Amino acid sequence: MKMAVSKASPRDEVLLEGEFDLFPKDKPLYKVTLSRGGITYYPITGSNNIKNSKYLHFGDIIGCRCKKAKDEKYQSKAYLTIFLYPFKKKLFSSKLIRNREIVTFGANSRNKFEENRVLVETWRRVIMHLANNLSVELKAVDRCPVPPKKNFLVLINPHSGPGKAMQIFQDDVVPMLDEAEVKYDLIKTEYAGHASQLVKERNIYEWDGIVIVSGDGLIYEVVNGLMQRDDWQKAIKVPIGCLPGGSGNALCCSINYSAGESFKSNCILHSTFILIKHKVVPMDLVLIQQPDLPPVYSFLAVTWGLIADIDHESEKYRAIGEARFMLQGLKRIFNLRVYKGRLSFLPITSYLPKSGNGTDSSKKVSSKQRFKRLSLHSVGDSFVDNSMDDEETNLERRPRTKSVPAYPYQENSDHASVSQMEDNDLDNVLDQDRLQSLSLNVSECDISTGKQNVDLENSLICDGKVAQHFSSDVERNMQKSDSMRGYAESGKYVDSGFVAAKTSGSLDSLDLIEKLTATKVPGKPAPSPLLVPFSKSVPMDWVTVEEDFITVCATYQTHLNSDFLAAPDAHINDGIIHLFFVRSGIGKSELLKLFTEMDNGSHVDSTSPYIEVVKVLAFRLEPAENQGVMMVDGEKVASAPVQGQVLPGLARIMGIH
Ligand SMILES: Nc1ncnc2c1ncn2[C@@H]1O[C@H](COP(=O)(O)OP(=O)(O)OP(=O)(O)O)[C@@H](O)[C@H]1O
Repeated sequence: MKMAVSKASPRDEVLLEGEFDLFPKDKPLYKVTLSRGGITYYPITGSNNIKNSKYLHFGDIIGCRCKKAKDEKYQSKAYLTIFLYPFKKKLFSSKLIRNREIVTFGANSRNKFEENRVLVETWRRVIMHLANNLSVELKAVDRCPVPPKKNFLVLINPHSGPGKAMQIFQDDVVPMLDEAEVKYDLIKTEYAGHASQLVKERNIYEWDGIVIVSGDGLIYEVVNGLMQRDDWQKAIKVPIGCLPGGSGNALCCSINYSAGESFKSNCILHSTFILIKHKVVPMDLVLIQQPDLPPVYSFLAVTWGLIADIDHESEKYRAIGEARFMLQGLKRIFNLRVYKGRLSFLPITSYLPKSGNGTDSSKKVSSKQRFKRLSLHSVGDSFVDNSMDDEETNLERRPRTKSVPAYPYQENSDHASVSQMEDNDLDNVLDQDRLQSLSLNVSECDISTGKQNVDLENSLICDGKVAQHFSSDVERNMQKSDSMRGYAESGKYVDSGFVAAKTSGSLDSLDLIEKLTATKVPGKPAPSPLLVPFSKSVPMDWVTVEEDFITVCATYQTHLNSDFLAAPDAHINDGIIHLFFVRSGIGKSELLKLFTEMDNGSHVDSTSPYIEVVKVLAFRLEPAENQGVMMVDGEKVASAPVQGQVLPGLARIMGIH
């Protein structure tokens, strides 16, 4: 072994060099170079062999071991076995999926096994450090310590999905965890609510994270169990990892999607890979309230109408896995129900309902009449031409780019890095200076309408064009949004976390963040400064839509299952609730088209006047006559009014950004 001194770019800096053979052959010898980015090797014989060099990327490596030869002939030889999962093109497809590879180098340059073992052990330690994103100093490369081993609490719901979670874990996950030397304590849940009780009562801090092998139901239990602890502010920062054992596995799909890992092909392998290589990523939660019920914390979605029905009614087909959604979806589309209700929301930018293109004018007007923007002021009214619709709609769409975390992550994702973030992280969610000017006095809103949704004075219809009262606040927001849009397009602003708050004109950011962090009273739930009691009308700068709906879906993750890319431009910690609703009147063929578009997320670009997509910070949904099933994260809740507000970046998940 020779220590290298040459320096190139930081990733190319060579830390170790050596000559090894490549198992199972003992010839030729290979020149092997370990740089910060990966390992390069090529056969030493002949000329121009450097052209035939191969490269093992540390981003693909999950573990490595030192081994001794079984064969007497090679008793002095020490082996270095590297486990890696590089992307390969899937057979008969252009898709890239990870495949297991093992590369074993043999070291026999020293006379004694112990000497060769010490040599490959140095390599192993450096490889494990770099594969785990830990830093290695060139000067101290020989003294590189063994990196700490991760230790997880694994919770398995043996009944989730087709009932194979335990088998999946043992057959597919355990071998990879062994390769990566990840330790775990396994608990099989025995009843619904068991996981919730466990995380509420146990000392969860003895583990580096909680890994859930199930569908979204067990994740919901864990999140809510953590939030019920007296020390919820600390507990909710314990990283949660998830492996797909259920039928929907929405969070797994969303995490894999944001990490650029496959979820349609071999989701288990890719999710396990993320678990092993994870960085701790903040995740938005949404505080959900229903009248006379304790609050719950949602990580996925609130659904009502068609989507909720499909989820709920397909439970009986759980054994067929994800196909249950397609089957029930088709059944329900051909037996369409309409749901009366009132949907209110606090949009992140000024909101205009879609124009009535494609519908007859009477429909267009009556539909628009149901939209009201309740303004704080009646002065400065501006008439808004329909031609603005496209522009406004564009404000709501972000080009998809790689997500930039809202938090200054530590490179290392271990527990220590999480606790270091605690003091500052919520401060970092918002650029407080930028938000100082934003204002909403919630108490001002309470004086609002007296009656909800009948204040037609605030909304004028003129020749089929909507004239809305834009308060000076709202106008300011539009200007802000305009400048933000330029910023977004430049790529600097997009995904920088809590986008919503940055563009919102209606959030008292300081209040929100202070209230979220300042609740130190044991057992007290997280505050909800954007919400008012159900007995009161929603604040005045909320938008209310009173309609016959086909479905309403408020989601904060990209996927609701692997075939349902509900919010393509959502990010795990964007601080946004992505609201999607379909009005009644939509034809069955258009609805079918919508469902096929949901596979790739193109439904959000729909020009149909029946389909609306809007980004919000908070919402209230009041079903009329108690109709329709209401689902929170795939769990049925009371068919009653529901309201929610985003709690930006409150939880932690194991992801890769
Ligand atoms: N041992 C158990 N016996 C019965 N129910 C359980 C048990 N463990 C957990 N549960 C409950 O089972 C419900 C469904 O679990 P889960 O979400 O994991 O599976 P799923 O519904 O098949 O998956 P998905 O949500 O992806 O469709 C959850 O509400 C959970 O509380």
